[in-house]
Amino acid sequence: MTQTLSPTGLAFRTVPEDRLRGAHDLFLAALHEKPGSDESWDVMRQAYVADRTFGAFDGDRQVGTAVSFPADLTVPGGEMLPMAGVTYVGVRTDYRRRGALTGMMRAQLEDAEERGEVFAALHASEPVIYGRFGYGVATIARDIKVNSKRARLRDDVPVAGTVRLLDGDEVVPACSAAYPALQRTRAGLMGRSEQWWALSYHRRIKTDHLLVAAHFSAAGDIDGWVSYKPAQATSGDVRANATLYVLDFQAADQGVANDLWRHLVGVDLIEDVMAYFRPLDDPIEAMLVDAYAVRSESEGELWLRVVDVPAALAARTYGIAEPVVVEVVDSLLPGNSGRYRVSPQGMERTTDQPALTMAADALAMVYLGTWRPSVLAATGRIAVADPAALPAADRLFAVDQPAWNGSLF
Ligand SMILES: CC(=O)SCCNC(=O)CCNC(=O)[C@H](O)C(C)(C)COP(=O)(O)OP(=O)(O)OC[C@H]1O[C@@H](n2cnc3c(N)ncnc32)[C@H](O)[C@@H]1OP(=O)(O)O
Repeated sequence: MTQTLSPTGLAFRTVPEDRLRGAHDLFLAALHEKPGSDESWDVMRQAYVADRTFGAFDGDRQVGTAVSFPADLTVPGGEMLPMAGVTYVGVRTDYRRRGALTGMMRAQLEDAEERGEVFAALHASEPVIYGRFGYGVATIARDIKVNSKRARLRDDVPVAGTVRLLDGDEVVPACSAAYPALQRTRAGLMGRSEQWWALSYHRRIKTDHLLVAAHFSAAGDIDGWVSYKPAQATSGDVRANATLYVLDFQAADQGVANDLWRHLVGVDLIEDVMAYFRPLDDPIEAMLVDAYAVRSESEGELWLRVVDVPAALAARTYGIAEPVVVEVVDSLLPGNSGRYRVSPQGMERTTDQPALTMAADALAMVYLGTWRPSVLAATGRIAVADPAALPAADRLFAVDQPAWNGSLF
């Protein structure tokens, strides 16, 4: 248990096992939800890994909570590095804007550093919260709405395999066994623990009528799936306006994705298919006879915090370009501050003058290739001592496919 005190007298320490349910209810209250039932806590407690929940305390009263769990993140080039998945963050309404979150974030990041985790990552409820702690938007996703009545796949979209609905008790064993091979396919994807599957699938299959359609290759292996939930229009009339909400869409390659989209837009008595958080390069418009059946908007998906800058920069691959010296300034985790020469051969620390200087949040934005350094420089997030280095930095950090996280947590 670590304990630090804030100027406002709040203390920050890990929450003991017997107070985790209270911590979870505090989080629910922060989202304006009522306390969980005994039954829901039996499921939710699996999200709480021992010694990974930090609380803000006023004396003995817990007033804030922040959870993390161990996972790993695929970086450009395919290596997977340890990551703290941050979730269930909330502060009591009567204790807000007194540094409760700030203290918990500091304690949590120091904890991740001590555990040897290279990243922390989260999905943010509001974009204004986490930048100050060195998190940056590291993947951008598209929310795609397809009008099923207008949508028909072009005849020349190839067929790669077959799609079959899985029985409820087949889903977790089959999909969790198939997922690790998929995680290698794109930067930004993360490992899914047993707890992740329990919370995201077991619970929803039982209580939410979640359906899972799996894709089988010619060899009979599962190489992708979609999970979805039909929601009837409020009238209850099956002919009116039902929407298919797609909660998870994984595919080993575009051939598999073609078949899964064909399945989704082919479900009858559906007005719209609403697929949240698809990769930016999902080519659905190119697959349809009527591309205007699609409406989409993009939004920030994964917020990344580089906890161990040398390890992160050393692990990813880089494009072909002249070396660039980058200075990172990290006031929260000062061990990261320093100068790094980045080249196609990798990264080395240096004392040379930097061409570019960036804070931790800007590094997170360029690290997975989502934002070009020249764009962040032009918009004031990166300081430039040598403008000639910008095209080289763009090529070094570029990736072939847009990074994508694809897992809700
Ligand atoms: C990963 C996830 O779980 S996402 C879910 C996050 N949780 C929620 O959205 C639940 C509802 N909100 C909350 O519980 C709280 O408002 C929190 C957790 C977002 C913020 O907690 P607080 O203890 O109030 O934050 P804290 O006092 O440490 O604020 C630090 C700074 O961030 C700013 N800040 C914090 N939250 C917000 C916000 N929602 N909007 C604008 N500014 C904010 C504060 O003004 C403060 O700025 P300053 O340093 O310039 O004074």
